[in-house]
Amino acid sequence: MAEPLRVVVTGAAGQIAYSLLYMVAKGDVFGPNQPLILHLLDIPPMMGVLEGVVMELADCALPLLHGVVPTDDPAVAFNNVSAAFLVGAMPRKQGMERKDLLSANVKIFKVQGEALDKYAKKDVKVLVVGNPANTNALICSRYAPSIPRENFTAMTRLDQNRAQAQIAAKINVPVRKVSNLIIWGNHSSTQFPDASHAVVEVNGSVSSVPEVVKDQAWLNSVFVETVQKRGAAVINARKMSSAMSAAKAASDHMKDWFLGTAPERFVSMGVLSDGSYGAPKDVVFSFPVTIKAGKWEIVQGLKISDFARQLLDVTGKELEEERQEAIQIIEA
Ligand SMILES: NC(=O)C1=CN([C@@H]2O[C@H](COP(=O)(O)OP(=O)(O)OC[C@H]3O[C@@H](n4cnc5c(N)ncnc54)[C@H](O)[C@@H]3O)[C@@H](O)[C@H]2O)C=CC1
Ligand SMILES: O=C([O-])CC(=O)C(=O)O
Repeated sequence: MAEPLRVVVTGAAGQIAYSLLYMVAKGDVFGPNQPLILHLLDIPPMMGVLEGVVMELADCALPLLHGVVPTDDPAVAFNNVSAAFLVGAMPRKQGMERKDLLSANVKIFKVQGEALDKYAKKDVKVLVVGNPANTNALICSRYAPSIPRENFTAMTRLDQNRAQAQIAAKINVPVRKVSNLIIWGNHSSTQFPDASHAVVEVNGSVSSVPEVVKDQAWLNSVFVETVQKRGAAVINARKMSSAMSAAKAASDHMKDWFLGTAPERFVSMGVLSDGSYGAPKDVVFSFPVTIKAGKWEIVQGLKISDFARQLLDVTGKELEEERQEAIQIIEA
């Protein structure tokens, strides 16, 4: 059997981690033959709760779980890790936008960037979940100069999964039949969920989603807005933000990053922008990517309509504004 892989989950005593830890520890992410040592980071007041999580992980009797390291010390949490789920951060409440969390959360990602730089493996793959995820990932990478910047990503997979579920429901097919939905830009209400390159398998043959949906007005309005506002709809209903679905999306993101995407399929990830599709450079922008041997690559050459161009520009501008605000907060 392989050597155990060290994986850190921050915010380990919180809501998302409560679902995520089980998914990771039972092999959903790194595969059924990869033993794991889980490093669990939270803040000092949460150590009692974290102890309960550690007890439950033990009580799951999971064969792949070779060790658990609960801690409030980033030096211990990030030591020698190959994968990092950065979940720990304040969630938004009803009526807030995700960017309202910048002042509360961005400093966490400076500190954790520095700790990753010092203690993690140099090829660590980092997924930022804590909001505002794109800008937190950008800041984290800036404070970890010894780790390649492409190793820092932000989660828009929950938005992709939401988009996939909306399309599957609209055309009444199982969700697994729908793929290649794209989330462009920021994990915020300016994101652009784009179904124009998506495909659906019907009776063994693959068709374009817009051709099957046959309702461009719906795709440009109700569909886009439903996905953009889904996080807020869950908060309104649950009085707490999405957790089970966020954990599933984090698992999907890291699994594809480690194990690769299927042929002809792409997924969306917030990655450091190289300016593809006219997006601003040096922000973490969600693009469609394919992944092979642990390396993501932005899918090139997709046609961008005038409608899409407008929405891409809006979300890119928001990311530039968030970057500026984040730098001001950190330097204050
Ligand atoms: N990117 C995405 O799609 C999504 C992102 N989120 C975000 O994920 C974050 C976590 O959400 P929940 O688990 O629901 O929140 P939660 O409040 O249940 O848990 C957060 C945990 O992080 C811990 N924490 C705070 N500061 C920390 C630090 N410096 N180091 C380590 N741990 C720290 C807290 O003590 C708490 O246990 C929020 O920012 C939320 O907005 C939530 C859903 C989807
Ligand atoms: O909406 C929120 O604040 C939590 C989140 O990121 C999501 O559910 O997509």
